[in-house]
Amino acid sequence: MFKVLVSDPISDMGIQQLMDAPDVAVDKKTGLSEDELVAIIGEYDALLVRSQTRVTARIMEAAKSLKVVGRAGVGVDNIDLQAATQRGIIVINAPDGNTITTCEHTFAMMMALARHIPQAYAKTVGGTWDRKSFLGVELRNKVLGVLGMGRIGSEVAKRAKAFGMEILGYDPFLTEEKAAKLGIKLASVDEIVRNADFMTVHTPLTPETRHMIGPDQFAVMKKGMRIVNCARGGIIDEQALVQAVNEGIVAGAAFDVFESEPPAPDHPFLSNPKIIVTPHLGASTVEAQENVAIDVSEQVLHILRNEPFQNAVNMPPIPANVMTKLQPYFELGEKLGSFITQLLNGAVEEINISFSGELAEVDTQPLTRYIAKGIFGHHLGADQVNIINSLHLAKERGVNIVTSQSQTAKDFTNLITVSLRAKNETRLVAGTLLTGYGPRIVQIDRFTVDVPPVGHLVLISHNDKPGIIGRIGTLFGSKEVNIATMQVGRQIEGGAAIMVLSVDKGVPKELLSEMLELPDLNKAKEIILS
Ligand SMILES: NC(=O)C1=CN([C@@H]2O[C@H](COP(=O)(O)OP(=O)(O)OC[C@H]3O[C@@H](n4cnc5c(N)ncnc54)[C@H](O)[C@@H]3O)[C@@H](O)[C@H]2O)C=CC1
Ligand SMILES: O=C(O)CCC(=O)C(=O)O
Repeated sequence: MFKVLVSDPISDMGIQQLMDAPDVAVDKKTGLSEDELVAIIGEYDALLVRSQTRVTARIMEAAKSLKVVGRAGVGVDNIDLQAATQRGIIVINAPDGNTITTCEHTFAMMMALARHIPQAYAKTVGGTWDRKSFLGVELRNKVLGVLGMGRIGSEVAKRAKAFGMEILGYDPFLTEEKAAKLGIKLASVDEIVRNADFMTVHTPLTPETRHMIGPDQFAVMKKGMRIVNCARGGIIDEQALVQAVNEGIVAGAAFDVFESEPPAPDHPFLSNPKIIVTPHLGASTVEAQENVAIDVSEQVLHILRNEPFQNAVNMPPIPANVMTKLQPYFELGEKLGSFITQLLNGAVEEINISFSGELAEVDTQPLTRYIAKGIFGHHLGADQVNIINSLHLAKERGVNIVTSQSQTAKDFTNLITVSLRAKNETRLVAGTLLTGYGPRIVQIDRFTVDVPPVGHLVLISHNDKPGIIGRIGTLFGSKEVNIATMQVGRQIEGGAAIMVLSVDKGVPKELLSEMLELPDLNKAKEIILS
């Protein structure tokens, strides 16, 4: 008999199939502390949670029989995925079941903002008949900026069209063709910030999306914008938003999610009359809660019964024979994917991967999954992409992956070459595993280099002229950014060249902009590899 613990309020209808299963016993115990969970988790084979239970490494450690953690929803930020993977515990989510509900909540928030509904309600029930203070605006003919055109963002865009809005969308995987199909306009974050009347964010919270709307964006924002966040707290810088509201740049904001939940009683959103809030209710409808509970229960049953399953968000075990041959290349593959996706300008349309030398002798499919994980994980969030779902995510986004194998690997015993094609450019990176030295990037576009793929790198395109290295060194020194290593690659003397610096910490934005003012320096880009 499998034992399943449900530790958050999850729809009874949704988990009915688990309760009816003859080989499963379900216990519902909500509101447990970490200590209480640690004390009992050892007897369970599966744990079902929503977003309240924090499934920590300590809980996983005590979970000697646990095979699966099921998240009835999308975000798995309350689950320590690394600890789960280390212990071979599969984590699954239910990514589709609450899409429409969250999209509808976004609309409810947008309309409540446009017509001051919460404020007007509070005054009316307080006994004041005030019709003057609440002059609203129509949605019709307004520009809506959507940051993150995944499941929820796309549904919001569809509905906004029905309201007669013009939609500007941005997503690293949105091409002009896909945008045209959706009847929206592809735009940059900057264009959205400068032109939208309403803006809504639907991205995961990743190092790249954290504070993607912050002081720099508020400084150039169209005056009177209204902003909605029903995705994750922290995508919009909360302090900067409050300032922008107080300065009249932002006419109103509606937040369902917060950097820390629940927000502290003195959180500035809670006392600002132009900011309306809900307590993370995006997914809270009868239908969505049933959908996600049904989806997650179904997959949990499959896993317990050793049947094929879907929606795993962490790493599955890999057969031992495949592991032995390919495992040393996994890190290199993922890093190459992350590196090249950060280099590419525009939405990726095709991925070409070639495995050469001794890699031509094995089935490299698992390695392809790691490369795709690096490519998609950078934008979709490392916690959302794994080697089970990385190829599926590529397919879902219409990105073709072409792989090839070749016995010869130039001067190396093994070589992985990854190139990404976007509308206006194709970028390439190649890497090898050097015995005794570890992974190395050995080619970037047409230049030969020798760079360990780790930490903070700065890639600079410049003209091969005397003095440039000194000028860059001086500039980094003046900003107290230490250059650990420097690699220069060129094809001919005096021609185009690249420089790859590895630095000890993140590069301030102003340093990148100042660098671009140096003579003979054409482009500079920071690339972060964990
Ligand atoms: N408030 C709530 O109760 C709920 C919140 N959510 C949250 O909503 C968010 C979106 O969920 P889904 O649409 O289901 O996810 P999704 O994975 O389908 O879409 C997210 C999109 O964000 C894009 N993205 C990543 N980095 C970006 C960047 N820098 N700029 C622009 N776009 C970027 C990705 O390419 C992807 O297409 C997630 O954070 C999820 O956790 C989801 C359900 C309920
Ligand atoms: O379970 C909930 O209500 C939270 C939903 C959510 O934020 C998600 O699915 O990402």
